[in-house]
Amino acid sequence: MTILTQILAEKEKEVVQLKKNYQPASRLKDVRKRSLYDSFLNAEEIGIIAEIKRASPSRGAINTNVNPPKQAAQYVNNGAGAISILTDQPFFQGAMSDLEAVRNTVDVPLLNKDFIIDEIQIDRAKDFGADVILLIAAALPEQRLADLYKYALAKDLEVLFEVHNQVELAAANEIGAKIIGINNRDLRTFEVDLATTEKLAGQVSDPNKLLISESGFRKREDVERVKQAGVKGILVGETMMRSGNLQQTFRDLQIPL
Ligand SMILES: O=C(O)c1ccccc1NCC(=O)[C@H](O)[C@H](O)COP(=O)(O)O
Repeated sequence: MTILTQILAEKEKEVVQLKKNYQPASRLKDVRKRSLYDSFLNAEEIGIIAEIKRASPSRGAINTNVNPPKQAAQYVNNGAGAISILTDQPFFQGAMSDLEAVRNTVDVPLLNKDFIIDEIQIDRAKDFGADVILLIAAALPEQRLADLYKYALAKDLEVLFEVHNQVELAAANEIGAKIIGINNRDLRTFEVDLATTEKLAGQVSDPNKLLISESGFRKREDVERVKQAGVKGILVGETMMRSGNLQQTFRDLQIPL
């Protein structure tokens, strides 16, 4: 059984509990919409989505003592255009309260990074302050992805539609995804290869699609590579979470388009 299958099995259980116990209700003090698409598509430099990621299946503990709102404020002060918050508990040690706390601290678009398989998780993401949700093509059949995509849009949320191969990219196009995340990490093997972005980004010719390259960014040359491939943004987790000098890390990764 792959880790992704294990994560999805846990999500099934979480959804059963949510359906029993969760009462949808907005917790937001500020309901202004923040658009990842609008802020990244025509920016003059590669946009950085900096991630709050305490731990992961592939890397174990990364930074378990992080204070999410403080970390998010530092990200924004150093130039992050958006923040991703991993809210899965069993595998990433995240929490929905992290998302809410970050929402009450910064005003850039927030991505709720989780493994969404059901509408109730989208309701919850919205209630806790997400502007963007993640749909992972590898996680669900195409029709289910299409249903969840539509549901998120109806809730006035944006969707980062994550792909890792050509079949998944075809699904993204079929569904009409405007924001496509190309994950350099194979979620089944954990292998990370920036060539994934180089290969898939070259197949997207529509300038109105916002391409984000995800995972594996360590240094400036990594960003140069995906910039050449045509992406407008990168999603960076571990490098941010382990950085002892965020100002320097952002300086290294920020490059003009
Ligand atoms: O990171 C993992 O080990 C992982 C395992 C299984 C499913 C998802 C996983 N990560 C989620 C992500 O996509 C990354 O957190 C994100 O792209 C940032 O990656 P990195 O900069 O390499 O930490």
